[in-house]
Amino acid sequence: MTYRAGVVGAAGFAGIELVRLLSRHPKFDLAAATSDALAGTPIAKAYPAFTGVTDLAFSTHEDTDFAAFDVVFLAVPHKAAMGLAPALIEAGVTVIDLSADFRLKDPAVYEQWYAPHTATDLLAQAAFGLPELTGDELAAAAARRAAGEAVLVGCAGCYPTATSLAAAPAIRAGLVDAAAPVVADAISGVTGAGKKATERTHYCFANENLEAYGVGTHRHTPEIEQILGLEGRLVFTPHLAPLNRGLLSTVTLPPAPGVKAPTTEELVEIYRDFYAESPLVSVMDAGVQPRTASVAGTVRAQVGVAAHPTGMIVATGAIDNLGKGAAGQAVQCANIVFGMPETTGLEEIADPV
Ligand SMILES: NC(=O)C1=CN([C@@H]2O[C@H](COP(=O)(O)OP(=O)(O)OC[C@H]3O[C@@H](n4cnc5c(N)ncnc54)[C@H](OP(=O)(O)O)[C@@H]3O)[C@@H](O)[C@H]2O)C=CC1
Ligand SMILES: CC(=O)N[C@@H](CCC(=O)OP(=O)(O)O)C(=O)O
Repeated sequence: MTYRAGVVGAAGFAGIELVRLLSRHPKFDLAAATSDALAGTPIAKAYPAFTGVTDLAFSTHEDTDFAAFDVVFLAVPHKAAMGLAPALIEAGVTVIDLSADFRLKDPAVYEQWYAPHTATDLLAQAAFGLPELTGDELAAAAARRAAGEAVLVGCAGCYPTATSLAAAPAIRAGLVDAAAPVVADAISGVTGAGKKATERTHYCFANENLEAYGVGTHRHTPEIEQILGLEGRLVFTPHLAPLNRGLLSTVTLPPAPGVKAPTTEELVEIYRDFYAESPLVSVMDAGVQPRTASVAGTVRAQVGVAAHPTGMIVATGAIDNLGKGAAGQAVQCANIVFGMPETTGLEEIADPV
């Protein structure tokens, strides 16, 4: 059995990565890909990598009838997704949203960081899509879908994914001070900013440059705090790096008072136990650090952890912002919701050199 799948916003960076993954997925049959700007244009004309792969052309999102679809992936900007999701759910179509619109559980927090939420009923029933950390929510959504309900998944953002995968095992093991700040310094490739170039992401400004941005104000702060239970204690600083794909987050975690400090080897063992059932997350050996190049083009994540001489725990997560940080994670969530092994169609390994 195959499932009819569509992508809205398919000409954007996350959307076209979804097209790439769905084009060779054994169970999702890509039947529509929308781009208002490129409607009528064959995907292979706009993105020559698809020459010989698909004859599908982009359609406008308004003229595409998704009523007979099993699943639609929304790869549109935040605020647009919450306008599109209700009609799809109403039509019985499961929605996997890549935007921030269905991530923050509290609509007041969404309003503080984005805008007033216009689909709070759906927000209340959305599953948070970060399978390694919210497996229960996705399993519940899978059960509801199997019973005939259309379900909604709000996939985690790129910085929150890398940061949370790095920090969660130490926090959930009770190794981190529950009253002190946690510092996350993260670096993203330029595709993280989407297809439309701005002054910050224009080649001439971004190339040969490293720069922090959104210091103390970045909208992923409440999302990471929600996942990790940090309530106002996260010092999150994102940086832009001259990479196409890749995101690295280094998290410095203060030790819990009164708890014997684990060695790096002990931390690695704790992390390996934590991710024992997570085929897409690899915990590096002691002394080995995650590399963005080693996960580029894949849905894999690498996590490293070390005991610092100060007593701090330093944990690092590397992902491809378009892979585990966006489209790949969305397909992973869809696999789970449709009752398939989570790695279905996602077994790619990175270019080794
Ligand atoms: N880039 C990344 O690394 C990550 C992105 N995301 C999220 O994925 C989503 C897409 O991001 P990204 O691909 O980077 O963005 P892009 O700007 O590259 O692409 C967005 C696409 O959505 C289409 N679009 C814009 N507004 C609407 C609308 N109102 N209705 C329908 N389609 C619309 C666009 O135009 P058109 O239809 O004309 O082609 C465009 O092709 C965002 O919510 C982003 O936050 C999440 C994690 C990481
Ligand atoms: C490099 C860069 O600009 N990155 C984007 C985040 C990436 C993204 O699309 O955000 P979501 O994960 O919330 O969807 C930013 O800082 O706003």
